[in-house]
Amino acid sequence: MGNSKALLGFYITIACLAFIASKIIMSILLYKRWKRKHTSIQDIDSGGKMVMFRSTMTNFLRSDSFLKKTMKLSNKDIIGSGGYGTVYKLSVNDSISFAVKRLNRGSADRDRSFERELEAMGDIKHRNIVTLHGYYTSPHYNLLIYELMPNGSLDAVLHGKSKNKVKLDWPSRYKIAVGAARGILYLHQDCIPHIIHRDIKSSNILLDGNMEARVSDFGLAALMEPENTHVSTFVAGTFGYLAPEYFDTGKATAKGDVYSFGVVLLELLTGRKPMGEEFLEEGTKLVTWVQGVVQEKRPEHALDSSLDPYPANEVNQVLSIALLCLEPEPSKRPTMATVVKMLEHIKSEKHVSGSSSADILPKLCTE
Ligand SMILES: Nc1ncnc2c1ncn2[C@@H]1O[C@H](COP(=O)(O)OP(=O)(O)OP(=O)(O)O)[C@@H](O)[C@H]1O
Repeated sequence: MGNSKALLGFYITIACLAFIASKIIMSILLYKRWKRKHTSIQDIDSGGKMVMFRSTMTNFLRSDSFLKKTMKLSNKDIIGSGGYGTVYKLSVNDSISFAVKRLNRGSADRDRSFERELEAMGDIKHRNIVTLHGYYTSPHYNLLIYELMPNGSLDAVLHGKSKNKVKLDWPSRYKIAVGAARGILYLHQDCIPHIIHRDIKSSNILLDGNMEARVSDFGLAALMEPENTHVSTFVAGTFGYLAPEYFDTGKATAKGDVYSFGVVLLELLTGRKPMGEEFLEEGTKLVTWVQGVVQEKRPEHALDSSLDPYPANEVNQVLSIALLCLEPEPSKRPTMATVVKMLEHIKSEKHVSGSSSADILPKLCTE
């Protein structure tokens, strides 16, 4: 009896030791993995911490001099500002630059989940998404370090705020529409957990050196929620882009992103702002105005005159897709997967004999 008790005690001790050892090994492995993926540096002076995700862009950076450069950013480096803070250009050398977004709230009122969110955002890599390269947290403010998009935002290019204004012809607009749709689809479908952007708009669609669309600010609305509760009732989003149901429910959904994307498509087609002054004077907005013009069977009246000449077939199909995205009833809107298929089909159909967009649009929309 005494022997079996001692044996049981022995086994329990072994099991406990094995459990503790496995926990220690797991922690070491996780730390090693984290170290492989990140460079972290403490800023003694400000009590802040900078974390850079390792990549071909950041591998060669000397973290201490990069941190110094970041701390020296000033008003002359500002390239934009928005609801969450100010964006600065940080040039490391002639060929490498970053966009640094300073968030006005500091980490004093945040917990470790804020950093976990940022690390998850750093794992998101897609050709149509702006890469997050790192972050800096301190008690008074936080910095997000992004890939710099040399051609600025779609909003600036379309609505004339861009310094190096580029004329957007139809092929460029179509390419931006498809790229942005693929980026949003990636967030909705391929990210685990799935990400609802909540603030799709032309100023959050940035343009890289090849005028390829890159979706930015993903995950930021949730990150900036008071107490970061992830209950999607915080009013995020921008008037003119918000789906009608959002005003009743306050709930962010993937179909809400589809609606906002529909507004961006209208901006690409019409060259007008969602809440342009011309609409406000008449008590309307871009979406209602375009829907009215289409009902009156004169859609060409809505199109951007600077598009002329344009391939009417392609433009009409993109307009049809935009109107589907803007259906007031969320269940009637297509998913982003369907939107991407429909947009891609516009170009591919030329090579597919016997099918027309008239066939594909209704078919895809019933999915
Ligand atoms: N990665 C980037 N590369 C180049 N320019 C950028 C980058 N991120 C932001 N910008 C510029 O800074 C501007 C402000 O960006 P920000 O995301 O802070 O605000 P916003 O999208 O205009 O508005 P909101 O904060 O309400 O979403 C953008 O319109 C864009 O011109």
